[in-house]
Amino acid sequence: MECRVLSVQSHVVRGYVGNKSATFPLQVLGFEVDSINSVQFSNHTGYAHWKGQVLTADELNVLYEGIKLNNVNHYDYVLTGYTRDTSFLETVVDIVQELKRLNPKLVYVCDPVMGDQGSMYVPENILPVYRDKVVAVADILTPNQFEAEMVLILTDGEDVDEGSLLAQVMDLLHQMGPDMVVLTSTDLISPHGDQFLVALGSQKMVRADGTTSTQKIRMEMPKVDAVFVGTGDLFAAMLLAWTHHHPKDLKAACEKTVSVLHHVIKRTITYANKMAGPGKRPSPAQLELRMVQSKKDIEYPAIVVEAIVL
Ligand SMILES: Nc1ncnc2c1ncn2[C@@H]1O[C@H](COP(=O)(O)OP(=O)(O)O)[C@@H](O)[C@H]1O
Ligand SMILES: Cc1ncc(COP(=O)(O)O)c(CN)c1O
Repeated sequence: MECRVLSVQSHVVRGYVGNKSATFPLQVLGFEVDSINSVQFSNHTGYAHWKGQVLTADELNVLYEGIKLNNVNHYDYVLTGYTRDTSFLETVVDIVQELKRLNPKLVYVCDPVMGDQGSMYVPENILPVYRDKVVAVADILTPNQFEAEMVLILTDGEDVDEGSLLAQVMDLLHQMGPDMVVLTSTDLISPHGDQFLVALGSQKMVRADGTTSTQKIRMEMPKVDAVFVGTGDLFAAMLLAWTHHHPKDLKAACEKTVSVLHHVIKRTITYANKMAGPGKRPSPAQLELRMVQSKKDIEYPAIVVEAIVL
């Protein structure tokens, strides 16, 4: 049976973020991907220059209307990422709600892309829309630590840099709606040292007697000393794919997701360093993700990152 994803994310002419980062790996893994480009930019916003257009809420409605008129508005998943416009995001919520009415089993995977390391890279007025409207309809949420703190109106990382507190953060996010929460990157220090990046995951489970519990995991990946863009988008797409195959096994889904990320990042940094030359830091263009080259690469990642059940 085909599995169809509606992916509402950015498009870039050059490079790999948003839909350019999510679509191909999902297709390789057998998913049908219908993409709506929330923006069309020359390149991601980490370059010295970027130009392009932003899709308005009205334009989004027109595209959805066309899909609907042809009665092909039936989706198994919705995946959303980079959005700059509040009314656009509100329209996304309306569309998700309508699609959920048509398919009550639809899973909405939301990457609330807002910023990182204490600063926003989209307009600040998008935050209340995520907090008050989007999170409630999301089934899977993939914020980084900064985005999770913003949604919960926590002021800064100082109060929550312990694992147990971040576990509470994930529980608070569960209470707002999503059954699965993955903090894709945190400020936690790994027991293996500061050369590792720590991510956390939590999944709500319903016991046989109807009561709920959560399973929580920690993932540690070797940290590469470079800034990658599009990795959050690839993460959310791969989490969608691997939770589809392991719906009740957070550990397995996250291990496969993170292994793909690690694999792509290793290939990217190797290439970027070669392009930059000895002793030079690679430019944003050189650090564009090296996308998977064969199906085997992402189905059976050579590197397996193991998650720890907490
Ligand atoms: N510098 C890095 N070194 C190693 N892995 C990284 C690095 N940056 C990102 N990643 C990988 O990408 C994933 C997504 O992280 P990140 O890009 O921080 O998400 P977001 O874009 O949502 O902030 C991480 O879980 C990790 O697997
Ligand atoms: C156009 C665009 N799309 C998406 C992203 C998100 O990238 P990431 O996956 O690293 O969060 C960015 C980052 N600024 C961007 O500029």
